Amino acid sequence: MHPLDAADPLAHYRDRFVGSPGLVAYLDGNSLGRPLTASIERVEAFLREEWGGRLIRGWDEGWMQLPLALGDELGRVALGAAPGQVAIADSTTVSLYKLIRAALDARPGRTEIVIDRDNFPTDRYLVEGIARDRGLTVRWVETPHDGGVTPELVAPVLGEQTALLVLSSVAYRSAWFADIPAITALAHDAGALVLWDLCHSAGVVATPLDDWGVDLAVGCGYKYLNGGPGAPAFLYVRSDLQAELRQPIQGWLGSASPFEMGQGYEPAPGIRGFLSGTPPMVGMQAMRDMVALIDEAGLEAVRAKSVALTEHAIALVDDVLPDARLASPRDAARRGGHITIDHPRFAELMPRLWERGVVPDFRRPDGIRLGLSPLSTSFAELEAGVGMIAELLRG
Ligand SMILES: Cc1ncc(COP(=O)(O)O)c(C=O)c1O
Ligand SMILES: Nc1c(O)cccc1C(=O)C[C@H](N)C(=O)O
Repeated sequence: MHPLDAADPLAHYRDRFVGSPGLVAYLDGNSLGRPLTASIERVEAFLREEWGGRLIRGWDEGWMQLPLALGDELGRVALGAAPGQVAIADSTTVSLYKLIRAALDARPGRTEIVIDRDNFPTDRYLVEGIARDRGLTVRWVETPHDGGVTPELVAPVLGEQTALLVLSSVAYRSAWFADIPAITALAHDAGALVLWDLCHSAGVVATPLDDWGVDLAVGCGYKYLNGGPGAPAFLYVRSDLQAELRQPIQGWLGSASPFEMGQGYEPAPGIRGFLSGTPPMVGMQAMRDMVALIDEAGLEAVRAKSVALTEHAIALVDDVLPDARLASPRDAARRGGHITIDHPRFAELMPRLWERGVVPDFRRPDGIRLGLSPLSTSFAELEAGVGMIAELLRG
């Protein structure tokens, strides 16, 4: 056993994940987390006993509560959110759309939305589309290739016209971990709201949302929360904003009394008013197991291992890939759970890495992204993966 794995108090959790035949190194847990074996059993039991056994009665027997119950659990375990502020329902994209629109309506008369140039495409495209529809201006924060949003970069683009900032906690490419409390405070000083995209931090980096005064947040369910491909996302709306904000997809399941089937939409009070249509029950099952596993291991321990993994990854790159350029922060405090390294030959390497069972991600123009999900990734696996990249580059 690799000495770092032998010394790792979380190493044994790796056995709880489903094995993949022929896999040498899975280095993409921040794009799609691996399934837990417990989830196979849970999904099967759900199909047999709850769906098959209870049929439509299931909605009255707990399903209707699951988006908020699991949201509360996720909030407690990973987001520092008190109950009643997190719901699990739509995709990240749809959740972002709902909260961007709701936030803009809460700042009438203001004409600008702020977003950074390297934010994930869905965030940028949504902001551009909504700005176009409403005649608003997009103000861009220009971020460095190996960094991300800082208070210094954000401050000059804020002003009395700023309605909303849409930013990522951890940048999907560089892994830059933003100073969320400082940037949120800056936005509030300008009278604006902030929406944080937590896709690349949820389940791996603590973001105590209540303590940091965050207004709004969304995040993926299928990355470090291991909900499976297409699992629903979560959204967070701070409790004191819930009555003021109106989300635009006025579906019946976000209404105050769906089964009255009445005329006219009246939102349900609280976070339930941010739901729209029927919540995806099967899609939420696997995430329940991962939230429970993070709770068991403790988010602090998960983050400690994540830092150890990314530190080791950087040391390995420095050692065996001297021609590659690190496009992520060297300061662990400003880094999320992955690193990106750039090299002009990385694009051509990708198919050969996959053939050999080494599965990182490729991010344009020439970056290999190593996503290191702490409970399912070993140090030995990381070394094997980086070693294979070095070997193929030499060949
Ligand atoms: C930062 C970030 N935001 C949003 C998304 C998009 O989410 P979805 O495709 O689930 O709507 C992703 C990944 O796909 C992401 O990495
Ligand atoms: N959601 C994805 C998909 O449907 C296919 C392939 C990749 C993804 C991803 O999640 C990409 C990921 N958000 C990223 O940061 O690159």
